[in-house]
Amino acid sequence: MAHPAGPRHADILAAPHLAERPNSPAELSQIPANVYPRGAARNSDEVLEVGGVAVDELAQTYGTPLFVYDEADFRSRCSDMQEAFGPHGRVHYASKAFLSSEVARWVDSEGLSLDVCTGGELAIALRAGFPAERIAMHGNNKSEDELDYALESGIGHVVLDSMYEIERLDRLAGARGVVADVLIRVTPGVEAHTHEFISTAHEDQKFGFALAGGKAMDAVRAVFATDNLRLVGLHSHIGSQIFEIDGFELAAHRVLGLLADVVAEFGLEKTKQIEVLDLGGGLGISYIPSEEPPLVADLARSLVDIVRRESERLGLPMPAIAVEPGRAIAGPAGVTVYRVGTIKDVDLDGAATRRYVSVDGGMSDNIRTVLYDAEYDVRLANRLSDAPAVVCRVVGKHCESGDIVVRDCWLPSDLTPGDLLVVGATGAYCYSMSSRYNMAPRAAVAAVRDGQARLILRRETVEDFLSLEVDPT
Ligand SMILES: Cc1ncc(COP(=O)(O)O)c(C=O)c1O
Ligand SMILES: N[C@@H](CCCC[NH3+])C(=O)O
Repeated sequence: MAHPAGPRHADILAAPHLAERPNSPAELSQIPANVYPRGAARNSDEVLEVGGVAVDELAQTYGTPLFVYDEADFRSRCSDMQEAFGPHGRVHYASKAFLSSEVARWVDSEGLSLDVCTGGELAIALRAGFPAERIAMHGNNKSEDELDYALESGIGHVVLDSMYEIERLDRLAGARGVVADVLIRVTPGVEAHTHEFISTAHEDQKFGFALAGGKAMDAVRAVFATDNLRLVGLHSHIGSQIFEIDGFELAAHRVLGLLADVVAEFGLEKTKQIEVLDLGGGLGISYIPSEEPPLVADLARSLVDIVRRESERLGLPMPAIAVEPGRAIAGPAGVTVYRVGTIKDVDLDGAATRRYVSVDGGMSDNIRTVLYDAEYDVRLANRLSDAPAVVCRVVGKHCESGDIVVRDCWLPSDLTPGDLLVVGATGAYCYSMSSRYNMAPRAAVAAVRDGQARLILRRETVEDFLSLEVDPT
């Protein structure tokens, strides 16, 4: 069925984030370098290639929806981060953004450390042979089993998040006859300018010990009073998808302020065991071409300067600076390939029309649009089109009207069922937050590099679902 660009399509919707109408089909088919993996481009057949592999081949081999990770891109973001922080830096990849054994091996071979926040993430990391001593465990409600698994595995440190946990980990470490290295997660009261659900350092939330009111200092006293915990660092994480460096700077100043209080109460010698300041993750990425996050190098320079200056002032050796990027490493390295299934023009009030393009995934592989009002860039990937652009909404196949992948976008008016759409920057928090809603099997994940593709997570199957069923006895 033909879907011409009827005049009513044009500019119908004053969608707040809809970019200007592309000037030409050529502009509409561009692959914005700041959103897609490094080196993603159209090949001589006009098909989008990632890591040297054409997405139509990938869709043919592995099916859709499909996550595709560009290994070289992922690795280069690891090494850029490491290089930016230099000898003072300890870069932990936040595995919640996306984890599989293969990804853990990339992180390991790039020399980064790894953050996990559940026993499940730890199990994948260990399965991959990730060195336990370079793993840190987070979480506001780690179970006793998870804490004990961390101790049994000999991970580097645990980031403590509550008074209960101080007591629990001390007891569990004592029972194993070990002393566990710990960091205290501090809530520095910095309002990160990001979505409320992903902002984590204002006081009214579940993570960490607030600096305000002395809770963080109470936690320091409590850890110092244990027999089986060794306080080796302070931690703060102010939120995610942050574009302004000043939030990180303010948090660093406040955490260093706590360090000064520790010196005042416990003296210089005792405080010297606090050898790492972990300033968390949170650096933003470009989901759409108009977004430009700060440079990692600028963030690193600024944080290193603050920490150096303040620690000198306190008479302490320069602590290591840990950071925990997840999105900034995995996000731009991944894209999602969908196949268009149906296209429908829906008349709206005011005589406007909205074109709904339904793809074969949706909120089960990308909940971020619905959850955070996240924006994405989407391109027709299997061919070039010289048709004019129309405003579209890319939606999934789930039984939910909010099942939206890209709320407002421009796509060629000759889009047709069977076409492939690629959504950029889906490498972080899409697969890892995926669900089986409507018993949709989780998508497959492929890695591409130097023109070669391989599966790193197979597609879920109905047999996987059935294997969980318990028959009546
Ligand atoms: C403690 C902690 N560290 C690191 C991260 C990773 O954040 P991002 O992916 O925004 O870098 C998160 C998630 O926000 C987190 O909660
Ligand atoms: N899951 C979130 C961010 C929270 C990260 C973990 N604290 C996202 O998709 O943006």
